[in-house]
Amino acid sequence: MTKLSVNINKIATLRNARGGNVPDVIEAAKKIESFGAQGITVHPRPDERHIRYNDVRELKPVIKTEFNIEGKPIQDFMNLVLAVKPEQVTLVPDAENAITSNAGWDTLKNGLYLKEVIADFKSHGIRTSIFVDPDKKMVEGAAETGTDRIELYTEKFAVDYGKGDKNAAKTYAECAKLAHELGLGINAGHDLSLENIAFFHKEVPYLDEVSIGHALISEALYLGLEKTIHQYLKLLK
Ligand SMILES: CC(=O)[C@@H](O)[C@H](O)COP(=O)(O)O
Ligand SMILES: NCC(=O)COP(=O)(O)O
Repeated sequence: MTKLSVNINKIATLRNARGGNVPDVIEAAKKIESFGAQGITVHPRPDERHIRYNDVRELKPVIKTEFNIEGKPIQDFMNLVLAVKPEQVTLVPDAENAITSNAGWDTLKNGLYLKEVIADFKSHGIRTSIFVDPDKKMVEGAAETGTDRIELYTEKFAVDYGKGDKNAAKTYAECAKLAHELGLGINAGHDLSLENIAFFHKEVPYLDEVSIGHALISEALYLGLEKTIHQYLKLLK
């Protein structure tokens, strides 16, 4: 079974549009868990335009499943994660001024840096994951850092699948097999949706977890959160 971790950044983005506390991200996280999701993901960015650092602190005592914090390991982010101690931290090389995550790490160029950061998180008992493009060299570089897992960046898959490419998941499946051989756990995320998740799940082996936000919260506008989450859970069995 592949676990579903729901990224609640979009709920915070909606709240931030008005400056009050509607919708309430804490209540949303509780509901999402009660509907069966096996994890909550947040991605605090330095400008806090989506989820805020304080949301992350307030979510910790509320979350009963797995808490996954994603982000670029700048000092403020490191301090936050080490104070909150989630089950998992996912390192993402957020580019300046990008609307959302737009690339995985170059694990060869940044290998030594990632190794140090990962050792720090692991020494505090936090499972680590590194966001990577579906590139075998990047998977090999990730394994060298000592990380527990990788997260495969699935935007390219989503685009190719949307164009009808039957081989859209091929490189992802190859990278997952290699990662498994190298002893790494495998997560995946970005632009996964009710439309493409069944195909990805069928084609890519050893998938431990997917984190899904943008499409899932959008689909919930039509279907409701409970029904949307149940549909994902069915497709991830
Ligand atoms: C790491 C990743 O793939 C992102 O999808 C991200 O976590 C989404 O964050 P935003 O909702 O802030 O774009
Ligand atoms: N790690 C990916 C994630 O958390 C959600 O990405 P998206 O579904 O919002 O594109």
